[in-house]
Amino acid sequence: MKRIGILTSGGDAPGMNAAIRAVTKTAIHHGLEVMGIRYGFAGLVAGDFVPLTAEDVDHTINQGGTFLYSARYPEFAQENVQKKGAEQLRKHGIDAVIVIGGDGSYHGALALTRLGINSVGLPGTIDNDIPYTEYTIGYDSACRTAMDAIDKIRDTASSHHRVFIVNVMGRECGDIAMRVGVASGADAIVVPERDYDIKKIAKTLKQGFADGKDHGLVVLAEGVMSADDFRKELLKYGDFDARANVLGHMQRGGSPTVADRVNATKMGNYAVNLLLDGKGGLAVGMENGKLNTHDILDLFDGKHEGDYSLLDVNEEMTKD
Ligand SMILES: Nc1ncnc2c1ncn2[C@@H]1O[C@H](COP(=O)(O)OP(=O)(O)OP(=O)(O)O)[C@@H](O)[C@H]1O
Ligand SMILES: O=P(O)(O)OC[C@H]1O[C@](O)(CO)[C@@H](O)[C@@H]1O
Ligand SMILES: [Mg+2]
Repeated sequence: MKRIGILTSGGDAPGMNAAIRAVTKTAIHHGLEVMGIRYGFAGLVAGDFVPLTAEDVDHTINQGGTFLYSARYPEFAQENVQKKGAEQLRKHGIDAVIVIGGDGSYHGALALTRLGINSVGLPGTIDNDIPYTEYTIGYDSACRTAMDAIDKIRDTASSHHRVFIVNVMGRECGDIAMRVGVASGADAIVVPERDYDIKKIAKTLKQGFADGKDHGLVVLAEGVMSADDFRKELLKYGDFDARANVLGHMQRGGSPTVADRVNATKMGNYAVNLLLDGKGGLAVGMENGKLNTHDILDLFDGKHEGDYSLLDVNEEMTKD
């Protein structure tokens, strides 16, 4: 193996640059050349490649987004398009690829491995929705950003004695909502993986105001319903002055947290070592703080298990 490629794909996530940096520096340390592939699988097929030096990745560890850019390119699910991608890699003398992205991007990494280009996936998504890993690159920063935003929302909620329903990202996964909900002292956390009782939530909020609390806060995962629909439902069970707020893409931006920088660095370094060992078709994850690998194929049948104890903790702190 002489030259490896690296790409970022799907939604961007803070810490992706730290992972690219670690891959680049580790590979160069081992005498490999690194080719950055811009715009995910779209750039792969188009041959949008840029050589990366150690100097190119200086001053990137603290930057949000991905300097290799990202793309959603559904065409890469087609076998003939995947073959074009593999041909581009061969043409440029690239023997192996590291794909930083979410579950969708892993399909692309597996397809390349099957076409003879060993590929390793790094979990790069704010959603924390990947099976067999407790952590994905960007999740910690997104939680931090959402928590900071909610702290501000709480100020205005308190001034006006309002209830805010704050919708956070995560697709079908409630991990951002659970962690941010606990960190923000939410009265209720609503996620797609668990049933919820809106009457009970309304009762909790009413009780809060009756006890002298000056605001109410519901953290709602986007996979459940829109914040505005939730607000309308809630108003059926209480006469609240309620506002719906969608945090949206701000959760994907900003400088990565310490955890995201460090974990992305460890994962990038690990991925290069896997390729050096001749391995491919693997996804890097983390379990009890330790890095692990699983066959990408196994991930497709697997289910991400969030830390649902957070919901129980929050529930146990509300008055019945
Ligand atoms: N079945 C598939 N086969 C090959 N490539 C795929 C497949 N599914 C997705 N991809 C590639 O991966 C890209 C990213 O997938 P997707 O949009 O699902 O995001 P993701 O990687 O899951 O990240 P996130 O969910 O954080 O945005 C797609 O645009 C496509 O290029
Ligand atoms: O980038 P887009 O297409 O707006 O996608 C938004 C989605 O991507 C994510 O930010 C990351 O998967 C989700 O949380 C969100 O639902
Ligand atoms: Mg995904």
